[in-house]
Amino acid sequence: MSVATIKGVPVEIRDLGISFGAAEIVSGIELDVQPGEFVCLLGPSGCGKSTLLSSMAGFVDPSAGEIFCDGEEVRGSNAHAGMVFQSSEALFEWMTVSQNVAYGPRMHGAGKAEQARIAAEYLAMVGLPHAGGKFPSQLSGGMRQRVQIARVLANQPSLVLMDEPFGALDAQTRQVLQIELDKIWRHTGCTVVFVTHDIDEALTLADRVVVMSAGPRARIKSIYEVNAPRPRDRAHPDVIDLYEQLRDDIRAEVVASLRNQGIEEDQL
Ligand SMILES: Nc1ncnc2c1ncn2[C@@H]1O[C@H](COP(=O)(O)OP(=O)(O)OP(=O)(O)O)[C@@H](O)[C@H]1O
Repeated sequence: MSVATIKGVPVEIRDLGISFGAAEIVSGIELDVQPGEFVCLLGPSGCGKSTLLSSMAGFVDPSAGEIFCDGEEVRGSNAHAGMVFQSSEALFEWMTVSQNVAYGPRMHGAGKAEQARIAAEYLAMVGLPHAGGKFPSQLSGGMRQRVQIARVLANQPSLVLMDEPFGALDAQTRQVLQIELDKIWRHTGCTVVFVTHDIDEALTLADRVVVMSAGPRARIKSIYEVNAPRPRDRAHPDVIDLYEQLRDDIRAEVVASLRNQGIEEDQL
């Protein structure tokens, strides 16, 4: 892999609250993400994981508290951040794969030769060295997600925000992409915050797993350090132990979330 390394930035979240109208989605969020760290966010559906991630990108304004990225308060779009979404609909269907990947550098003034070099470099990094001339519609779901990741990384973000990027993929493709993402992250050095519903995925990727409580007014409930060596072996005793703790922790929040919606546990 001949990709340039990126210096990951720290993120500090202080007493963050986010409301949409009268609905208080998250409240009192305190989180420090270290430079180059890989943090996974887990929690019941609808608790506000995507909202919290979007606030780090500057797409959603806090109603209380602050977010600092590399020491600067995030106000409006966060120039350090790149965002990868679950759906690869974000790709430009009318552009080739290479043009998609080189889009950011082109917008920043890269010439044709530089665009071609960048596209080739990042497509090789995500395992698609021969797909540059194709259009997104000619690719499988897994390949489209690889292109989305390459397009974001081609901008050399020092903070990569990933919102269930593998959530729509089949189990095998998902596992392959997790292993590749782990390698890419270790190689580039960027800070990653990754939203997922999948405990196995979090334990494959994260340095720390952050569990959010049920909403409304969701908070950070618990934080787990994953110290097992990389690449992670799911049969490692620490991973098995953490899996069980996380499963019980999240289950309690899912039940609380359903109760908050008027559904009792014996109805589940
Ligand atoms: N732009 C918006 N305007 C109003 N409400 C919103 C907006 N975005 C999100 N919400 C609400 O905020 C709450 C949290 O949504 P969010 O998507 O952040 O949760 P999540 O934990 O990521 O959910 P999931 O795990 O199901 O993807 C939900 O009740 C959602 O309806």
